[in-house]
Amino acid sequence: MASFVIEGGHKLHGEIHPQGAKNEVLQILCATLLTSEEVTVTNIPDILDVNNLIQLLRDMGVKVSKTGIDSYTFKADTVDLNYLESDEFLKKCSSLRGSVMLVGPLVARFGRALISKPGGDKIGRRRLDTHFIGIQKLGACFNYDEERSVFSICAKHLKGTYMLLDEASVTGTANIVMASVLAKGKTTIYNAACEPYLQQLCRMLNSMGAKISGIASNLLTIEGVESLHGCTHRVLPDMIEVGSFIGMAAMTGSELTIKNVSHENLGIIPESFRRLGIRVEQRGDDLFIPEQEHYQIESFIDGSIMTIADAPWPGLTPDLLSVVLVVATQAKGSVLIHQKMFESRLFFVDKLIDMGAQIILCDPHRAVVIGHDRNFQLRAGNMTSPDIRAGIALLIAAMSADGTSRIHNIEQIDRGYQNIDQRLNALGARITRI
Ligand SMILES: CC(=O)N[C@H]1[C@@H](OP(=O)(O)OP(=O)(O)OC[C@H]2O[C@@H](n3ccc(=O)[nH]c3=O)[C@H](O)[C@@H]2O)O[C@H](CO)[C@@H](O)[C@@H]1O
Ligand SMILES: C=C(OP(=O)(O)O)C(=O)O
Repeated sequence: MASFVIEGGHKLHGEIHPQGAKNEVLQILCATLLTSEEVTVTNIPDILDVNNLIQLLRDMGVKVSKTGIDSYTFKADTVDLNYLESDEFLKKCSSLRGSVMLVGPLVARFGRALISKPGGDKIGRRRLDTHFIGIQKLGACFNYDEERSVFSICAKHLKGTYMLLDEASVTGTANIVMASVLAKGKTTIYNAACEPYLQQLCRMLNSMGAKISGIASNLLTIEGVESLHGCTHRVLPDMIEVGSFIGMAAMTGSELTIKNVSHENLGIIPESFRRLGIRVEQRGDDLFIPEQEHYQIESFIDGSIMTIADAPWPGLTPDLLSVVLVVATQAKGSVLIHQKMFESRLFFVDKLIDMGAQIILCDPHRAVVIGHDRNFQLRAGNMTSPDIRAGIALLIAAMSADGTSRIHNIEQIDRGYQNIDQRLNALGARITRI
């Protein structure tokens, strides 16, 4: 387990470029299985989760070439379906949430898929019902081997149908879309998730010859086609990284320009930070965060205490609530952070409380933060990163703290943030990897 040693209290200054979006690229990589032709993908981040999924595709027989610093080609003309049975494949899937999206393309193209219970962050129950009910509705049969924690799915033919999803699951919608593009006839998915990740997936599939309409809405219609061809796809900037940098700039009192953010795809993210009183200026497609000694949390129009809550897109993504929470610890005023979508994503606040933050954890979903308005600097801490976004929130806290902190288990941060120590050190941070 690697660690970061962070000397707190240094301001950042300069420009930072967000990496490609982790959660988009995981979908895009799985979609390369839908054609035997070559697919080129650019702006792929060099992060653990993505590299692990690329390796998994290689192990399955996909021909993968790295053609540039962030670009790859994939050719899935031969796929070793027997490899899916191996303990090695199942073990690798179980440590990677994104691997669950191999099911849709495998069933659509080869009529068969095997997958172990996928990994990812331990942030509460993460059920897969939406995925499997959807794929079953398309005509696949489905078995769960409880002893091995393995799902097996098979289908001679998939047939389009109407379905109303029980929840707008991001990876669930991606899986069902990828299964239905090659199904016979028309599939209609209502209550579909519509994050930019999914919009990008649908655009990519259309450029491969799929017929998907309703992109960016929660009602997708997919006319099945016989086969798909190759394409070139560019991944969007990572909106969660953009939000993390906004929070980091505010909390450390730094002036920062976040370059080429694809503003139109950030949704409500900039506005959510503005509600904490943080100035976020749009300059072309960049975001400029001026140095701010103080930022004051807004109240609602009726004067009641601000609540910031997550919701499926176009609501605020749950992946940024940990960052919003940590930034609020130095704001002026109070805010209720309501994590509605996950059950165990707020427990990391204990570590912030140890550092001197004023937080009341009301229950597993709600925390009230009473900001210090910089009258008290957080104390350095010694902590372990429980999940990717708590990890970045703790890093932000440590960068603003008085003294030297340690964060262990930084593999959780590396899962989703490319060379984060080097990129932040180039802006003035003091982070050492040990
Ligand atoms: C690899 C990947 O892309 N992971 C993302 C994906 O995970 P993933 O696709 O696994 O998450 P889901 O969208 O399926 O569900 C996330 C959580 O929200 C709950 N839920 C979901 C939809 C809904 O309408 N109501 C509701 O309460 C679910 O029960 C679950 O607890 O989407 C999550 C939600 O944005 C993000 O946190 C993850 O970073
Ligand atoms: C929860 C996340 O990732 P995963 O779904 O891969 O666990 C995340 O990116 O914040």
